[in-house]
This record gives sequence, C-alpha cells and structure tokens, in this order.
Amino acid sequence: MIEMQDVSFGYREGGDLLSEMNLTLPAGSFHFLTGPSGSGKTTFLRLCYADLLPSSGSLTAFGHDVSGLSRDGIAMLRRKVGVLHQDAQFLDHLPVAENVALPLTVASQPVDMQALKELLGWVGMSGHARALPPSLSGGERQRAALARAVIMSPDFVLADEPTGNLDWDMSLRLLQLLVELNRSGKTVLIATHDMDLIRAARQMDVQARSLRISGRKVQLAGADL
Ligand SMILES: Nc1ncnc2c1ncn2[C@@H]1O[C@H](COP(=O)(O)OP(=O)(O)OP(=O)(O)O)[C@@H](O)[C@H]1O
Repeated sequence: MIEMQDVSFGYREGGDLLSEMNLTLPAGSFHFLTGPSGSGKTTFLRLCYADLLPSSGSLTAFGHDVSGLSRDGIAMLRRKVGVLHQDAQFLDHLPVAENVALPLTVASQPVDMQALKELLGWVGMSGHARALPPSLSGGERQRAALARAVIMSPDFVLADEPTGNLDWDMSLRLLQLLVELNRSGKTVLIATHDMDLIRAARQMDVQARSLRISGRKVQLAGADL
C-alpha cells in the first residue's frame, strides 16, 4: 500500500525534518503513529497521501511512485484515501447529511441516499442528519467527519489526532469505528499523542502496530499490540 525507501522530507532545503525512512504499510494493516509534538506526525501523514512529496527517496503508494505522478495521478491517488483531522471543518450552512455527501457532490457523483443513511447510522448520526454543523458536539462533529472521510470508499484511512478534542468515551467510540473500518479491509493509520488510546486498541481485537518518530526517523515500536 505505502512503501518508503530512503524517504527524506524537509520544508526547507538542507533541513530534513524526516530522514531516510524505510518502511512499509501493508494493505489492511492498522498502525498508530506517535512522537513528540513537532516531530513530524502530520508531515508524515501528508507524505502518505501525497499532499507533500519526498525531498529525496522513493515513496510508492498503491503501486505508484508519487514523485512521478501527474496532477491527475495524484488526484486519483487521493480519492483512495480518506483523511480525518482533529478539527473537522464543515460548510456550516449545509446540514450534516449534505456535508457528509459533499465529496460525492464535488466529484459530480450521484449520492445513493440509502447508502448515506446507512453510513450516518453506522457513525450514530442518524438523528442529526438535518442538523447544522454549529449545533453539533465535538464527538458528533468527529463522527460526521469520519462518515465524510469514508463516503468515497477509500482503501486507506488516515486520522490526525482524531480524538484530540474528545472525552474518553467518545475517543473509544471513534477508535471502535476505525477498528471496524480496518476489519472491513481498510488500511488505517492514526497519529496520536494518546498512549491510553493505543492501549485501548488492545481490548478491541485488532492487530495494531505502533510507529514512532524519533530522531527524524520513523520506526516500528515494540511488539504488536
Ligand atoms: N507548511 C510548513 N512549513 C514549514 N514548516 C512546517 C510546515 N508545517 C509544519 N512545519 C514544521 O514542521 C515541524 C513538524 O510539524 P508537524 O505538524 O508535522 O508535527 P507534529 O508531530 O504533527 O506536531 P503536533 O503533535 O504538535 O501536531 C514543526 O516544527 C512545524 O513547525
């Protein structure tokens, strides 16, 4: 799914933030990504969905070297990826259901109303389908954002501190949804500071592994969870 060979990245020339990374994220895997604040977790995720390109080395995503892709190629690749951010942004004047369906609308694809209903049900947002985003709680926003992130049926789901603003119960609920996505075959990568969240995954019967950024490298940390 994602393969990095000697990948380095720096925002400015001569100053690598992430250096000579060699790792593979196999299809269907579940990884957490940890590391100190400012170590490059968001940057690593952005490399994984070709929002940033390596400064050097080779990054292959879905079998394509991202550095050789055209704009259309990158757009196609991004369609296979769903991204969940810590602070999801919505169009506040549109109800939740329309916000969730927005990736389809923007791509001029038809909205299957039954599938949308089921997706909202899966994230526990059926009762909020007509609500406007400003009326939602933090947990409801994140669950709506997760529905939006997966409405295009991505193969790869990336989450950047998805539980950063949530209480513990809601964090667990969101984690459970991400685990369910993994069980349905999707590759999942979650950047988090929250070691309790990583420990909680142990109870959820998922084969999760942890990647840690340390000294500008990303390495597998410890045993399987
Ligand atoms: N667009 C950018 N231009 C220049 N520097 C940037 C840019 N984005 C991030 N950085 C810098 O790169 C470093 C890593 O940032 P990044 O957001 O990837 O870290 P992080 O591990 O996700 O941090 P946090 O845990 O605090 O969210 C930081 O020093 C940040 O200031």
